[in-house]
Amino acid sequence: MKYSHPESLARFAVEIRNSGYRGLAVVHSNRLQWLLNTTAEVLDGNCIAVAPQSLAVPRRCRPGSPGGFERLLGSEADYVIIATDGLLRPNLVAGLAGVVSSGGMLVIMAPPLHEWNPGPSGGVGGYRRYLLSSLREARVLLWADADTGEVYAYQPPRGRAHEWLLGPRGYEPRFGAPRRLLGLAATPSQAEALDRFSLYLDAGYRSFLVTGDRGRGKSYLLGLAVALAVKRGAAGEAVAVAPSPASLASFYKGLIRGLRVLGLRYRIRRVGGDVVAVTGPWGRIAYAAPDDAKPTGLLVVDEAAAVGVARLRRLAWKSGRVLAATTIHGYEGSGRVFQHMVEDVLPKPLERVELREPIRYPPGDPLEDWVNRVFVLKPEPDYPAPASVDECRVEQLEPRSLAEQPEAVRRLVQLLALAHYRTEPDYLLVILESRNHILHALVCGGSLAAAADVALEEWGLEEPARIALKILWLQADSAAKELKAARIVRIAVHPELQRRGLGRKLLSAVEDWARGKGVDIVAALFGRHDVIGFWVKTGYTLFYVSPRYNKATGEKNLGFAKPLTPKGAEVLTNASRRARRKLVLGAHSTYRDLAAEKTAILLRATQPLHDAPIVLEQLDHKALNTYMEGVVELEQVIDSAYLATASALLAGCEDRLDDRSLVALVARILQGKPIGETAEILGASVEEAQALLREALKALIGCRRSRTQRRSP
Ligand SMILES: CC(=O)SCCNC(=O)CCNC(=O)[C@H](O)C(C)(C)COP(=O)(O)OP(=O)(O)OC[C@H]1O[C@@H](n2cnc3c(N)ncnc32)[C@H](O)[C@@H]1OP(=O)(O)O
Ligand SMILES: Nc1ncnc2c1ncn2[C@@H]1O[C@H](COP(=O)(O)OP(=O)(O)OP(=O)(O)O)[C@@H](O)[C@H]1O
Repeated sequence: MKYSHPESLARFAVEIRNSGYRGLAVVHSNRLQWLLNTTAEVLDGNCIAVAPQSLAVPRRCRPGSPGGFERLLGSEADYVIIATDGLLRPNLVAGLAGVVSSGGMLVIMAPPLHEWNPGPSGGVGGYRRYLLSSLREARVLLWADADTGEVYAYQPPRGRAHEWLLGPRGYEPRFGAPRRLLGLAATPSQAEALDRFSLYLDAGYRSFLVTGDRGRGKSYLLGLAVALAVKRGAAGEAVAVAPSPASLASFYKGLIRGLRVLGLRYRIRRVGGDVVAVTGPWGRIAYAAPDDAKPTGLLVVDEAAAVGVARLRRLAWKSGRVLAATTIHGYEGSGRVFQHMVEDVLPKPLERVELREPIRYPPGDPLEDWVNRVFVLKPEPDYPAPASVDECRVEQLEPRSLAEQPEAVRRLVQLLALAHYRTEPDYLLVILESRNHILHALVCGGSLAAAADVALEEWGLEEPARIALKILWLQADSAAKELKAARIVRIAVHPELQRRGLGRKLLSAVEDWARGKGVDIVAALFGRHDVIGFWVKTGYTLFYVSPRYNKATGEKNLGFAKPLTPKGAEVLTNASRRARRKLVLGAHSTYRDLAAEKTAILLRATQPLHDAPIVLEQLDHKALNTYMEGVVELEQVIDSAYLATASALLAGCEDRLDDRSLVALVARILQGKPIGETAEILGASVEEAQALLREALKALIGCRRSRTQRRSP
């Protein structure tokens, strides 16, 4: 078969249209402008074309730029054309594929195959290999060269998506949602979710979370739900938070249709064509950007990932009710890790619903399957764990040869996705193209059990490729500039094999490998506080606690490291002392919102200072003695108690205290929490907490006078 442009492409489009499914076409040519113009002419339907500035998008298609494609994600088109003269970012393909509607096609236009590099310039070329070897996995595909007529692959659609009809398909209400509103649902799971929302309103729940992959009708459902809230008098002055008014288009569509069928009066306010508020005698549903949003009676968050966990927590806790949606699998790459974080921060009681069926195209759609596989949009390990972990070995994987085995790449991404709240498709570029990232795999019985993504850092590299060194430098001194570091970007063990020593085994193999490369220090920066214990148990020292919250995770990022050389040890000791100073002296301000239990754990993971910069006067000793003897209460000598605690904890005296005593001192004296709250944290009565504090201070004061030795990191 010979490819003749544009007729062959037009024929393929008709085949796809008749099937009701969606397909992929990849066409190469030296004449991209001609390819773009002729394609736009023959495709029958609406189109979006994303192209670099050097190409003019034909008038027939809605234009978009590779850097601004996110603006197009709420829309829909029969044909989405991506024209590129080189780079084809995974995020771009995965994101725009979701915009193609049923019976439509994603068309990629690129330079001739032999000269096309879809990866970034300066990369090692692994992504090109990976993408090209993955293309044939598309079940509906036309891949050809328009200049030579050569066809690389032709896989027409098989069968037709007959039974696929939009609607609630016989869903019977169980929880009291009005039938006429349920009739607007596009899928049974959307109808059920709406029905459950009715129960939520009646039961007085605080939060309602809608989860689902892209294009499942989450935003539209939020709109229908808010219409129901209006009907029940529960909306008032509601706020809908999203990155832009355009991204709320589907929400407002659902809201307006819902209000209409419920017979409620409304007025629409638009700015630049986008709806920004719907008002009525019942109140108002207004758009707010994430930075401007204020807590309110009913808070609607259209995409939690766009708002971030920290901001979501702040807004949600002060709002009456929260209605939020989060994309589990989509190009946003939020994933299950993020979903659990969102669930954690939303006020309880919480009702959660999942929308399953796609709306823009039928279930089992070949394009969706291909995008999910190739760009690993379902990043949870779906392969069985090795049956035995007796015979394992660690391998370093070279990106170019790794790229030849697409399945291996996907397993690695699935595993490494566990170590991060968000894994975007672009992460493929990091592991397949970076010169300074090396993947380490722990393979047991031929199967992948654990993996680590390790970046080699040197001062000469551009940021962010030397982020650990930069923080060490800021925390310690210029000696950090002389170091070579290995940063564990991500490390993860198959979920079925965790806590069996494999993480430790892999980490120690990475350290050995790093030693061989002349590395001075191995570091890890992360925002997942549930794994602090792993780093402490494997001998890592804390050298950094971010003063700010990570917007996405809502946690303060931490830095842990282990030195491999004396030079590394010296820098780490200095940086870690700095971290201790900040934790102790900033406990009442910057770090006051860290739980006292966590501050206590982190303190134990830092290095003590030789000479604590706090001197107690004779008067302080006298005051403390009267407190120890029970003559006065802590509150009467709080100034001296603060100086004594800070000074002793700077010097590393916490090793004289058990965990509860340390937590008590941190909460009451360093953080300044009231005694009642301190007692609550300890799970003790106020009297018990007071006694514990007195004993703890007694132990510290003795230590402060005698301590001189230093720990080795
Ligand atoms: C830079 C980053 O990537 S941070 C993110 C880390 N990765 C993740 O969160 C992904 C999900 N988690 C995992 O994949 C794994 O649990 C890892 C990588 C954190 C640890 O690997 P595992 O094989 O489970 O740990 P391993 O069994 O080797 O444990 C070593 C020690 O750490 C302790 N430990 C491990 N995980 C934890 C934890 N979450 N909390 C407290 N202690 C822990 C173990 O008890 C053990 O201590 P012990 O030897 O005194 O008994
Ligand atoms: N019940 C419905 N009736 C009519 N159209 C609907 C309905 N539900 C969703 N849609 C349409 O289906 C498309 C996808 O819905 P929506 O935008 O709500 O999905 P989403 O899950 O928020 O995903 P995405 O992030 O991909 O937009 C939109 O064009 C929306 O207008």
